[in-house]
Amino acid sequence: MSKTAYVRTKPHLNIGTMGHVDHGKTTLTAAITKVLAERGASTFVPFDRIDRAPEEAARGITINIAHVEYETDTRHYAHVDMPGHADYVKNMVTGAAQLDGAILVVSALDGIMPQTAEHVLLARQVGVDHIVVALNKADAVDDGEDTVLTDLVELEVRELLTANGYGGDSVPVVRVSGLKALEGDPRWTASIDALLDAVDTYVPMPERYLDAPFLLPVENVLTITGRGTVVTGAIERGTVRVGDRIEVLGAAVETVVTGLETFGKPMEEAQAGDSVALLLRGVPRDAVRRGHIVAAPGSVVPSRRFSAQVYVLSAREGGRTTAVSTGYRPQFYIRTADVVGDIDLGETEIARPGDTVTMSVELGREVPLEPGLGFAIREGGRTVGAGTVTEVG
Ligand SMILES: Nc1nc2c(ncn2[C@@H]2O[C@H](COP(=O)(O)OP(=O)(O)OP(=O)(O)O)[C@@H](O)[C@H]2O)c(=O)[nH]1
Ligand SMILES: [Mg+2]
Repeated sequence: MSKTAYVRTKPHLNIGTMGHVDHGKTTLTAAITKVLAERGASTFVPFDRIDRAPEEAARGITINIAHVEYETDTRHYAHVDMPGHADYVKNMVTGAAQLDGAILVVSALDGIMPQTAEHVLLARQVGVDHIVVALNKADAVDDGEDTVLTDLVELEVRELLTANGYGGDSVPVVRVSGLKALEGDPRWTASIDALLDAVDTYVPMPERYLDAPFLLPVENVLTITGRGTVVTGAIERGTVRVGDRIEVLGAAVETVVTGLETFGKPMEEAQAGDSVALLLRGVPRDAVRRGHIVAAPGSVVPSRRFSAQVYVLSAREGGRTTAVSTGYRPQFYIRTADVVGDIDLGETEIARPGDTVTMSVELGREVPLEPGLGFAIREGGRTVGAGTVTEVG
């Protein structure tokens, strides 16, 4: 193999686009790669490559999140483009769990829509601390009175962010056109530069837990013919090197890492925050699944019971119209795992849409849990709650 090794020259951050269906997330993602490719350090990824991850087309595996990489002058980014449709929110949840910052895409033509609000809420819940707003399609509302409308949309977005604890007054809101930038219109490629500058300066470099034992939630599993089984995902904490022993929780497998790559480039050592593919020795393809955890052997003890604080989404946010009560059995989306769980609301007994409640949960199987871990609760294709683990056991 003569692949060029990954060289870590700049700090690495994970970022992503989120927002309502059709507001232009994928177009903007393509535009960002195009503008940066012209600056020199990145590769242009066209719209149809992002909208359809090759694995998805070729293998029929549901990936639903496309990863691209790019570099600004000061940073290396892995960017996930999150689908807007409500059915795919679970992917946003699991992808967002690893985001250091997000670009909220809001169409200046349409303003805030239900999934805009839902995504902001979920981002808060899974611990995304910094959002930059791309007020997209600004080309289509460019003249005269229409800037008044755009000003109103901006105001509305800032209010939404403030209501969700993001300090909407200080969040950068950049008027862009992904579509016109993709077409090479200089006015709008400049808008993408401005957006990237806002991301570079507003989203701080997060603290990485490099000294903690290695942990990676499995996002996807692939087979490389003749080489073996590969798991992919973003490293939550610690570091990993080729030759390290690891265990796969959920699969009860202990083995050795025999290969390590990021975006197709081999690396010697990967660290917290990196999106990687790990080649595992002697592991059958069907032994490992999305939702399993790869970790340093013996470093985590999975559990089934926990207490949590949970916000029950209102109908306006895409949630339920009726209350939930003890005995309710929805799906819990924890890291990349999707596990059924029984809830016990104790003396509160019922939780109405819009309420924040404490609950005890007993999961259908053990997963690694810890206080502060965010999760989503889903039922029949929609998100009904967003919570944080307060106590394990
Ligand atoms: N006028 C204008 N149209 C745009 C712009 N960006 C995207 N569009 C159009 O809006 C539509 C949706 O764009 P996408 O990029 O697919 O939107 P998305 O948010 O990724 O959509 P989903 O992934 O389905 O949620 C397409 O027809 C785009 O051409 C823009 O800046 N200006
Ligand atoms: Mg899209």
